[in-house]
Amino acid sequence: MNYNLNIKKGFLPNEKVSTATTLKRLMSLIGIERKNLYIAMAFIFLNSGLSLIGPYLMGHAVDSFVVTKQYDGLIKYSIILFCVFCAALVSGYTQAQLMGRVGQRMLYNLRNTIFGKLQELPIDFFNQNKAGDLISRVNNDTDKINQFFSQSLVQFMSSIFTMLGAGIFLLSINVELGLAALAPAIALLVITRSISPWVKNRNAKNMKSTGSLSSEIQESLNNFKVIVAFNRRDYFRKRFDEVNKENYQTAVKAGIANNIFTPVYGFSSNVGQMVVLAFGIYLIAHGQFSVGLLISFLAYINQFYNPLRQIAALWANFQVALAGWDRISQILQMENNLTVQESDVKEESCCLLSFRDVSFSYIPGNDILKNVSFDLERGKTYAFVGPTGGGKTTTASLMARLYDPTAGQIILNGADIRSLDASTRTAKIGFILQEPFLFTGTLRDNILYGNQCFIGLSNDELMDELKEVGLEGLLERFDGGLDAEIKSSGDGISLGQKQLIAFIRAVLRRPDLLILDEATANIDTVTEQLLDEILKKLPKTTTRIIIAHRLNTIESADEIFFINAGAVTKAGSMEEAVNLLMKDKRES
Ligand SMILES: Nc1ncnc2c1ncn2[C@@H]1O[C@H](COP(=O)(O)OP(=O)(O)OP(=O)(O)O)[C@@H](O)[C@H]1O
Repeated sequence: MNYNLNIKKGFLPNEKVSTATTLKRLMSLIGIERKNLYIAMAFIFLNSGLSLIGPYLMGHAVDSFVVTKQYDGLIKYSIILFCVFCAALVSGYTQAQLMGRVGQRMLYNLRNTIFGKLQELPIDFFNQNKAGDLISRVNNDTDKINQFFSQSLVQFMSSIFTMLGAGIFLLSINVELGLAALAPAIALLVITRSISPWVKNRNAKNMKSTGSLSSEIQESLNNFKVIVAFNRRDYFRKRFDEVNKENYQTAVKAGIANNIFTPVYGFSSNVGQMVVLAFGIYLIAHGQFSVGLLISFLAYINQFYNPLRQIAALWANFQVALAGWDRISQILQMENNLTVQESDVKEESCCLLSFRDVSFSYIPGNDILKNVSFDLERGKTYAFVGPTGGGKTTTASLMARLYDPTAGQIILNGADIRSLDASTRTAKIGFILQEPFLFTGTLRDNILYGNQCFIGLSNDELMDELKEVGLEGLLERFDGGLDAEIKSSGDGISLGQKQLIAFIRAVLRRPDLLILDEATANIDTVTEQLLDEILKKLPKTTTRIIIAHRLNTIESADEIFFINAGAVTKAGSMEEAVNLLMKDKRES
């Protein structure tokens, strides 16, 4: 399945999705903060209304009291105006507080949702997308949306309300003058509509290159030891410089696009004001307009065009947020294709696991396994051997349903593996990967990872459990025993020790099927014998699969399978397996 975010059809960065659709999707994430958003909107509305009353009152005061020299009403109007300003202050503060909270809550929800989605997606998704780019989407792109919601949206909404209100006042004072004042704004609307997709696209390109930059940093930091060992610092510096340069260039282009609104809006505001002033003076000269009304009118023109200038800057922020949201919704719309499916297979069998005509390919048309069939009985030990890249890990991954076969069926415990839910399936399988996964914490934390049923045990009780499966001897390889500190990167402990932790973790759960993929490649022979003893102590029904290149590791196997060129064949004895390997080497 195609999970590549950068080439997935229907999710291209420059794909046209209407602003209304994008906003609708975005609003669905506000969740419980929706109520606060509406309250904040009401305050924004109130605040804009209050700031609109001011000029009207002032114009009225000039015409009623100043022009007619009746100053007694002025004090009353001043008090009313002061109260209006105080109410505007309170509503302004409340709206900012509420919107700040909505923005933060939205960021929190958005990051949780996107991280939750990442947890749901299959391994194929992570094979096809770079971790650095995903991190950038979770961190950087969500923050762009938050910035818009918590900082810009308040100004955006209040600017729109103020503008609309001022527009209504302008038209109601004098229709002709009002229309003349609003004409440049209509031209602006058309311009904005036509250049917005271009602005959004430039921002999307910039975010994509920020993702590439993040991937580059992640890759070089992960491989720093190799970079130093091979003295390839210059090579990585050059690679970084290239991606950094691309990021710089896309940022400059996005900046140019974002800044285009401000001067254009400024220009049309000035034209609007000029038109009103000229036309207004003309009307006064012909006795069709009063000075007080012109003062109110000019104030409303300001109230109309100042927010419009602000919207110019905010509109750019809005396009950045929309571009970020597009990149995030690409992930949110991904579906895990490894769903639990109905199955009519229900059989009693001595086999724990069977492959029936299984084919598999990572890339369509390039089969790694072709029509493979074999059975694994309960309680037996199997060895998978074969040349590098022959398909051993792939076969084991299919057993743990890390991928689904492209054709055929895998039967686990008499049921199609696709019909088992994740917890039932994983409880039956212990998988030790070639590269063990560790996280920051103690040895105990790392052992209990995936063994939830032991979490409530004290260290002594856990030791008893470990003794029961013969694992306690392995703890001696760690200073501090169960409390030994482990770092996520595994720095500070050897590769062999990492493999021991993975071994303890997988064996402690006493799985029905234990898969060891090169799990002892870095372990000394004495410890390896100890591991052999532990494996023998596992319940009689546990089936073991050992994938190994070292032939001594597979000596104890009941049966050996040779995996290469899409086929899985029974090798019978160890001698036969060695012959097959030698033959394969000669042929290649
Ligand atoms: N994620 C992937 N995407 C595309 N091809 C892959 C992927 N993982 C493995 N392959 C390819 O599938 C083939 C089988 O790989 P696999 O890891 O199963 O071999 P293996 O026998 O376990 O090798 P080794 O002994 O080196 O561990 C190889 O040609 C490999 O390049």
